Amino acid sequence: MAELVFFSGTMDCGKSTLALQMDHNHQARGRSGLIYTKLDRAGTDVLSSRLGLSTAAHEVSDDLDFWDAVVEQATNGLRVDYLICDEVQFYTPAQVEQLAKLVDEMGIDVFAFGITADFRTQLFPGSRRMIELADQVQVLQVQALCWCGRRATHNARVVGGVMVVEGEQVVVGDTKPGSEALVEYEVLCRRHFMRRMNSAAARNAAASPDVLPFDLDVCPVPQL
Ligand SMILES: Nc1ncnc2c1ncn2[C@@H]1O[C@H](COP(=O)(O)OP(=O)(O)O)[C@@H](O)[C@H]1O
Ligand SMILES: Cc1cn([C@H]2C[C@H](O)[C@@H](COP(=O)(O)O)O2)c(=O)[nH]c1=O
Repeated sequence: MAELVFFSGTMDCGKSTLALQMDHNHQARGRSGLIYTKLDRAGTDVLSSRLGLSTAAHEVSDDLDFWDAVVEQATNGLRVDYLICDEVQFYTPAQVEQLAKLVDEMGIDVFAFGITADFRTQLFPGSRRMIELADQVQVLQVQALCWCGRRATHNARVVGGVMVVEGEQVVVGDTKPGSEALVEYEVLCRRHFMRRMNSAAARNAAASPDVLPFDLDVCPVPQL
């Protein structure tokens, strides 16, 4: 039975890597799939993983209709057994509905990958619809970690070293510390997200004479 599965997790937890692995495993067993992504950090028409692997992919634009796209492939004689859909948080809710329809009406497996919430902890519209419609929502087993060592559950946006909670929902960026980009991201545990304490803020606080000692027990100095 075909399924709509949403693999979710924070940034940098291995979603794109898993997407590539799933495509590889299904292909290896003779299944035929289509790969989609949107706004991958590596550019257009590519699905990339921080592990260094990447593959060609169809870029999803807001006006793409997945149903029409798959029908067109089938009309051209291409068998479609499954779809790999990365960065699904950026898809429109209507596109997520089209994916569900492909599962139900055409028996095509859809494996979708994405973050659920933005830097303000608000669900992306595409992810919300995925959670509402998916047969399964799987949280990735590989855990990204907060600087304190706890499991990271939130994606913080950092501008000039400072965590921000206002701005455009969509700004493509990476979690690599010290990059030249104006906007970067850092995954944090909820406690440190709520305190707006990213690793740079924690380092500054640890160096400040104003910080009470018990705070340092809860927030060890980040070793980054
Ligand atoms: N140099 C490395 N050695 C081993 N694993 C790495 C390395 N760089 C990145 N990774 C792994 O890749 C993961 C990020 O993979 P990626 O698929 O790009 O994440 P996502 O799509 O969820 O943002 C990291 O959590 C880490 O497990
Ligand atoms: C939190 C957050 C993230 N983004 C962007 C940043 C990246 O380009 C992608 C996530 O990619 P990953 O493969 O999961 O690392 O989403 C954004 O636009 N807005 C946000 O709030």
